Amino acid sequence: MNIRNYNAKEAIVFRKTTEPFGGLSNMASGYALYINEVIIPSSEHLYQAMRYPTNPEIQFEIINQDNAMKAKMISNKYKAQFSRPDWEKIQIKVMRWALEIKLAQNWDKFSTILKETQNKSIVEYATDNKIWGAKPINNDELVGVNALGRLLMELREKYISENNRIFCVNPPDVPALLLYNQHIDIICDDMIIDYHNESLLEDSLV
Ligand SMILES: Nc1nc(O)c(N)c(N[C@@H]2O[C@H](COP(=O)(O)O)[C@@H](O)[C@H]2O)n1
Repeated sequence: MNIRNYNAKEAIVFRKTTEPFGGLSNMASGYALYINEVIIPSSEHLYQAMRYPTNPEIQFEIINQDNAMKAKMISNKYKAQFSRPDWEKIQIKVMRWALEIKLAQNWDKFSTILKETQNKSIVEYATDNKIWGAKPINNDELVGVNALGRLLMELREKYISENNRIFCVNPPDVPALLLYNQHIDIICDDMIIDYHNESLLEDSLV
């Protein structure tokens, strides 16, 4: 992905999870995920766990951290030795997928925040991050790959602008997508589907 420039005054720039658009961050709490009967506290926990498909004990340690920043720190501790070797090639696909699951399983809250970004550029403020965010070069401008912001804009375009509620998420096209030694397949939120079916049934009874 190439480097881009963003006008800081016109973009939605998020940094801390406590800010109004903090829910856009993978570090935000309150956006739990559910995959293969495992509750995963945040998209960051999921993303980091996917680095270690053949090390379920590392995945367990990551997933059981009580906040996302700790999950990232645990992952940092292991990555030099145990990260899957193709991680840099697949990490964007894994992040796109993790964000889709975050949206599918937290539709009301996450779609509302995405809607509130209107059609503005979304930028993760980062001073140290190589690809996920963009850093300020003066008061008006941020520069960086901003991969997270761009994936969020992609998500907004695909599901929010098109008013296209997401119920099921296909796995990314990456080999060995494993959680605790189990393959991860398409993920559908049964409760959401049941609810949707009930509404359809009620509609047909009216
Ligand atoms: N170092 C750091 N501090 C923060 O406050 C952040 N929000 C981030 N960004 C997030 O880090 C995740 C990617 O981690 P890797 O560097 O690929 O291990 C991703 O969720 C970024 O949005 N980083």
